[in-house]
Amino acid sequence: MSKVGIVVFPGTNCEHDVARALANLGVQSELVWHGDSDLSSYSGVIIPGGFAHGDYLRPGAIARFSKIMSEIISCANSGVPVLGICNGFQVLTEAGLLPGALQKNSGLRFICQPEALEVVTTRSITTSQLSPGDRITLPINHFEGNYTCDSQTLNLLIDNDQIVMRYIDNPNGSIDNIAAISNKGGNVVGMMPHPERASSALLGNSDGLKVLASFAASLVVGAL
Ligand SMILES: NC(=O)CC[C@H](N)C(=O)O
Repeated sequence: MSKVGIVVFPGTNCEHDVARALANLGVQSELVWHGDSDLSSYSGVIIPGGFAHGDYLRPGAIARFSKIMSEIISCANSGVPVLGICNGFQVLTEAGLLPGALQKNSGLRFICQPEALEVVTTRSITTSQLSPGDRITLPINHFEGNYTCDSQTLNLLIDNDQIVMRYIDNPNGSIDNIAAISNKGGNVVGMMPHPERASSALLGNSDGLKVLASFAASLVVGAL
């Protein structure tokens, strides 16, 4: 049975929420400490949200030097599904697995609120169970969620169908309303919104289940 490795840094705080949401979908997971160096028993990897190393220097800037990162990079390069949620997205850009960077929100305020999103492509590990143009609402919770990149990179993201989700009402100043992107292969995704925080009726919103169910479906080898 496929199992997901959930990577934990000092300061990560969404690992149990992600594990619970996956368990509700029947997906097994285990927490993996950032000092570990073996992800061979997992068919997918999630870097959850939080404040790895207290967001010192820049979010993700220290985490990307962790021992586990070289293993995450080889997973990503061999097609294993790798999902970075919020702080996880920041780690993935710092590690160079996704282009661009997350800078401070344009309003210089921490934002914690539900946000309406539009699904742009289904060619990613987080949207295969949705349709282009679908609208979902997921919570955001960040100070540095303002996605930026140069115009050449933006054109490549558009041309290669790497923009996964856009905000309907851009809350943080992200270029081209970008809320989530993938690598060229679609097996590495970074998203600022938190699907695990919208994964049951008890939480008031289960739109995130479609995102996590897509991720679960991608664990089957060759699904993408
Ligand atoms: N929820 C989170 O993952 C927090 C994200 C991040 N460290 C920020 O505030 O920008």
